[in-house]
Amino acid sequence: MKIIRAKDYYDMSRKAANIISAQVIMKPNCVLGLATGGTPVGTYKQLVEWYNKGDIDFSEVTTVNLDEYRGLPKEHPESYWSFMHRNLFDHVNIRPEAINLPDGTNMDADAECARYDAVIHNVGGVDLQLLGIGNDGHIGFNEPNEAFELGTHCVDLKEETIEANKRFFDGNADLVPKQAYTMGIKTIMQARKVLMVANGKGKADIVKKAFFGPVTPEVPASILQMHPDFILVGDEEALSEI
Ligand SMILES: N[C@@H]1[C@@H](O)[C@H](O)[C@@H](COP(=O)(O)O)O[C@@H]1O
Repeated sequence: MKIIRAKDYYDMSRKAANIISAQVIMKPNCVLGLATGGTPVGTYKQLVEWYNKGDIDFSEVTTVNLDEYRGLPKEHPESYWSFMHRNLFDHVNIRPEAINLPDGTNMDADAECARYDAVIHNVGGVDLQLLGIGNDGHIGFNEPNEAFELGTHCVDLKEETIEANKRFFDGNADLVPKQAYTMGIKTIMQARKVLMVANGKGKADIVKKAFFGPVTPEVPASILQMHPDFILVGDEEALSEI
C-alpha cells in the first residue's frame, strides 16, 4: 500500500490524473476501471484539460465502470452513465463502443450481472481501477458485511449511502434508487493496479479504519490492504487521522 499526501482537493485530483495518464501512456490500449461520486470529478476535469492540450489520448482505451443504480434510465441526469458522459466521455476521444457500465435498466439482475462479468473478462480484466470511498467504507456499491468473493451483483443500498447520495436527487432520499448493480470486491481485487482518491475531513475516520484497522467485511475498503499495487491519494484532511 502506498499513500500519497496531497495538499488539497486540486492537488489530489492532479496527482491521481497523473497516475491515470501515466497508465494510458504506458499502455494506450489499457482497461480503466472508473468510479463516480464527488471525489473523482476533479480528476476527470484534469484529464479533460490534458486531453485538450494533446497530452493524453483515449482512442484505444476501454473503460468499465464500477456500478450503476438499478432501475434508473441511462438518460436520467443522476445515472452513472450520465455522470460519466458529463464529466469525462463527452469531452475526450474515447470510442463509444469501448465504454462499459452495468445496465441499470435491465431488471433481470442475474442476467445483467453475468453479462457485466463477461464484459470485464472479455476485455482482459482491469489494468487500473479508480475508486472513491463511501462514508461507511464502501467501494463501488459494495456495502459493509458483504462477502469479499463476489463478482458483479445486485445490492440493497444502506440507509447511510442513500442519505449521502440524496444531495444528487434534490436532497430527497425517496428519489434515490434503493438498489444498484456493482462490480464485486473479487473483481476490484483482480485489477492490476488500484488507485483510491479521498478528500475532506468527512473521510478521515473511515480512511483510518480502512487502512490502519483490521481487514474485515465490516469495512469493505480494508481488503485493499492486501492488494499488491494499491495507491491511496488523499488530501491533508482525509489523511489527518493517520
Ligand atoms: N457508488 C459511489 C462510490 O463509488 C463512491 O466512492 C461513493 C463516495 O462518493 P463521494 O466521492 O461523493 O464521497 O459514492 C457512491 O456511493
